[in-house]
Formats: sequence, structure tokens, C-alpha cells
Amino acid sequence: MAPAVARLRELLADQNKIIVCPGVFDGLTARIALNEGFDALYMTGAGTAASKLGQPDLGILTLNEMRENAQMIAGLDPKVPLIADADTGFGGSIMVNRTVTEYIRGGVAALHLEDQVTNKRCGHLRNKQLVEEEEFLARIRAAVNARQKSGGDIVLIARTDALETLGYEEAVSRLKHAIDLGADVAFLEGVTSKEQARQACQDLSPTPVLFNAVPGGVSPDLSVKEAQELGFRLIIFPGLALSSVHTAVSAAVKKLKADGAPPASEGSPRDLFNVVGLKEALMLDVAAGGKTFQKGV
Ligand SMILES: C[C@](O)(C(=O)O)[C@H](CC(=O)O)C(=O)O
Repeated sequence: MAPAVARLRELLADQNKIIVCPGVFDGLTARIALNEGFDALYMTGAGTAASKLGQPDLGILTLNEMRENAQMIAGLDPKVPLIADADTGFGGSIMVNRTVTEYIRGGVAALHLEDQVTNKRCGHLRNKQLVEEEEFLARIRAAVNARQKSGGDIVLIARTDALETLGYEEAVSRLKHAIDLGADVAFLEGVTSKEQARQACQDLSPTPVLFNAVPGGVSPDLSVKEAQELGFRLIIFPGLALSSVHTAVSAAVKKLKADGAPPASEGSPRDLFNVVGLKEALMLDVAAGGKTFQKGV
């Protein structure tokens, strides 16, 4: 088993732990989070769409774009598990099989598959459309089969977006059926209150439940501690890096436009390259007998 999946399974086995995953979407944001020593990272589809395509979270990304991004992020530190968004699986059962196989080969430790139609949208937007439960369960079954056939491992997270239109009972029932098929973690998208969150964690126990922390979305704002007290075992912050980048870059370009001068820089180019592994890269060349970087840069 790949070290990151084994590590994630170990973290999930610890009932007293909540796994905190900052949402990242590219090499820089992933490195920044890795440098802080988080147990796991989350690759957001919304952030990947915004950063790679300049597009909203509407199911526009293809498997290859998502897998390529996930593989790159997972490879930055193969010991740290990456949980990656896999949207609807990008097609029917055959495509879900391919998606799961590709994510496993890419070194991804966990992925989530949802029950929205392929023409999907962010879970915190309105008027989501769902596939029938049978189709959702076919996605999960295809994922479980692909995992088994791969000879490798990946943690499967079943996500339902059914709460908005079908209500709590139906949404939890979909997750229970997905768990029966082999999903390891339950993701009830868009929980609307703390009471509902606590109930879901109880109803789905002992399966670990994931909380999606989206400030300004439909769910209550929860700290890590509050989420753990409610019974959640994982918490993702998909918009953390995306909204920080948005705020910082907006302020910087506004200042450049208004003043004709950028904001004061917080570091040299070398400082920034160090965030993304400059020292390690130089050491690789020196270790291989290269002379170019012997004296540093
Ligand atoms: C978790 C999510 O799927 C994502 O793409 O990160 C999104 C988050 C978001 O758009 O803010 C979601 O559908 O909740």
C-alpha cells in the first residue's frame, strides 16, 4: 500500500482524531500548507477549476486535468495523504473505473464521488440536480471494483448532495447504502445546522463523517474543535487558499492600478523559491555530482 494511503487509514482508525485538511489547488498553495505540517491536504475541484481554467465550479474540469493536478500535489510529499475531489467520477461506471484507477496511479490517498448529475455545480450553490440513487450506487460500486482490481488502495469517500432537494432521511440513506458497498467515509454535503450535523455523525457511526467548511455557504461555520465535538472525523477547508489568494491578489493589483506601484514585497525571489523546495532541488544536483549549484544561488 502506498505510504500516504496507509497513513490516512491510520489517521482514520484513531477515533479521537479529527483530520484537518486545508484546501489547496496548485503547487504553491500545497507547498505552503505542507510547510505548516498538516496531516493531510485536500485538493479542491473549485480551486482547480478557478486556477487551471479560470472557470467556476460547474463540472467543467475533465478527468485528465483533475488527475494531473492531484498527481502533482500528491507527489510533493508522498508521505502526506492527499484527499482529492473527483466530482461525479466524470461519466458512467466505465469512466468511474478509469478515474479511480488513475487517481490510485497518481498517488492520491482518497477521493470523493458525488450523486449530482454530470452537469454539476458547487454543493453550496442552489438548485442542484441529482442522479437516481441506483446511478449513484453504480458509481460507488464501480469505484470499489476499480480499487480491488488495481491491487492498490484508495480511501473512498461517498458524497451526497441530496440534502437540499430530497431531505435528510433520503440523503443519509444514500450514504448508508454507499457504505454498505464499500465506501470508507461519508460526506453529507451542505449540512444546515449543528443539530443536523450531530445527528448525521450518530446515524452514520461508526463510519467516519467529513465536514465541508465553506464560509458563506449553506453550512454553519465550525471551528475544528466544534466539528470534532459534533462527531466529525475529517474537516476540509476547500476555499481557504482560494479565498486568501483572491483577497491578496485583488488588493495587490488594485494598489498597482491606483498608485502605479505594487505593495511592498515580503521576501526576495530566493525566499519564495525556498517555499517551493529550492534547497532540496539544489541538493539533488550536488548529490548527483553536478557543479552548477555547488556555490549556491
Ligand atoms: C468541496 C468542493 O467540491 C470543492 O470543489 O472544493 C466544493 C467547495 C466549494 O465550491 O466551495 C463544494 O461543492 O462544496
